[in-house]
Formats: sequence, C-alpha cells, structure tokens
Amino acid sequence: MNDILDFCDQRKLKEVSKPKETSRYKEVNCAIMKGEGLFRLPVFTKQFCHLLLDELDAIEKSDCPKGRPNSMNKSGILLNEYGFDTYLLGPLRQQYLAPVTSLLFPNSGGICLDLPKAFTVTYGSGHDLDLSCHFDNSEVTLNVALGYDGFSGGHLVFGRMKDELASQDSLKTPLHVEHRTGWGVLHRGGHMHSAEKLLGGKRCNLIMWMRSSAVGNVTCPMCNQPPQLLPTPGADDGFTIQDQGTQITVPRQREVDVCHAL
Ligand SMILES: O=C(O)CCC(=O)C(=O)O
Ligand SMILES: [Fe+2]
Repeated sequence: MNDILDFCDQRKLKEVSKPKETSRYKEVNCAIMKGEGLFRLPVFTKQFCHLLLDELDAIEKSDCPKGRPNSMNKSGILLNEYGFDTYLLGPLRQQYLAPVTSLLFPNSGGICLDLPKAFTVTYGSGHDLDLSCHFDNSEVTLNVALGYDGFSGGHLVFGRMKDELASQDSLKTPLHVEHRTGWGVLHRGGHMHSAEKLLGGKRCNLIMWMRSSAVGNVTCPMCNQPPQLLPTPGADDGFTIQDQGTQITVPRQREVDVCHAL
C-alpha cells in the first residue's frame, strides 16, 4: 500500500507541515488574495490526479449503487462509499491539512475538524455544467482540481460571508479563482461561492467538507441554530452526541425536519 506522501508533493508538504515554515507559507505562498480567507495549496501530484481520475471513471462506469455527492451536485462520487477514507483521505486530513487549517482558520474550527465528508463533483456534457451560489455544510472546505486536461470555464467565484448582510454584496467584488490541476483551494464553509458554467471539456474536483463537531454541536452551520439531534443509523452529518449508556461520544445525524436548509 502506498503512503500518502507518495501522492502529495513532498517538498511542498514539508514546507507546510513544519510550524515555522507554515507561517512563512501562509504569508508568502498560500493566500489567493490578502485578507480574503482564501488559500491555495499543492495537494496531489499530477500523476496521482490521473490515477485517481482513472479509478473514478471505472467506478462511474460500474453498476455499483452510487449516492449523490450532495443535495446540489448530481454528478460525482461519495468517496467513503468506495473505501477512500482509510488510506487516502484520513492521512491527507491528519498529516497534511490539520496543521494548515489550524494555522489558517483557528477561529472557524480549523483546530478541531473531526468530521469530514469527501466527494467528487463532475462537470461536462451529460453532467452538471455549473453550480449556483451557496455555502457549505462545513467549517472549512478543501476543493482540489483533479483535471481533466483542457476544459474551459468553470471557475470558482467567491463573494461575501453568509452572515454578512446581502446589502453588503455591492461592496464586495466577486473573486474569480481558476482551477490548477493538483492544487486545492481552502476556504471557510460559510464563504458564499459558486462555479461558473463550464464552456468546454470536462472537469472533476475533489471536495472535502471539514466539519467541527465542537462548532456544529453548538450552532448548525446550515441554519445557524443549536442543532436538535436524534440518533440515526448511517453517516454522520457533522455532529456528535454522547451515548447515555456508554458515555462515549459518537457521530450523529441531524434530524432532517429540524433544519430546512438542507
Ligand atoms: O464546482 C466546484 O468545484 C465547487 C463545488 C462546491 O462548492 C461544493 O460541492 O460545495
Ligand atoms: Fe461548495
């Protein structure tokens, strides 16, 4: 089994995982625009992006049952359904992203992002073409461009934070962010964003919604209310609850009819 370090750019990985270097990285390399809370960092090597796209294509073509990536995107794959968590996404999050999010987003749960949801989104003919403006069910989101080669359009557009008044829209110039294969954009989940229409080709991005149960258990990121939780089977939705019998904290889904934002 390969190590996560084989998939990432090791030189850059070293730069971001040393605390001293990380702060230099924050100041020099990482900010897309100063003060916007938007950062770009190298995630996967180009070779790994090709391998992953091949694997995702094979899954796509198979007749395995597939869940939808989220309530907005129709095309893409829920990565935990195909076993990507243990050897790829878990190590990526713990070894690579945790030091970076702790440094860049300390006040948005970046130091305690314990409940991720990872999926891919695919745009192109026969798939979605664009994505309307939204905020994510996450404290911090990583969006990695996997390719394919040669698509045009489809840039990400960032605006205001979800809690800023809509009337402040006019004060905020939308920020267009292009995709670079193997690179990720890190942003707060509450940063309003959209994807422009794809003009040609096909694109696939890996999205990781990183949730913090410490934040979400107090205020649901979708409805801004204290969540009312019910134990349910299945995947968690970014919340935890203490089991009364065992006193162990376990992930729990939100009761669907409490939050109408999803
Ligand atoms: O199209 C993209 O790359 C953005 C996807 C996105 O924002 C999301 O799934 O939350
Ligand atoms: Fe999003």
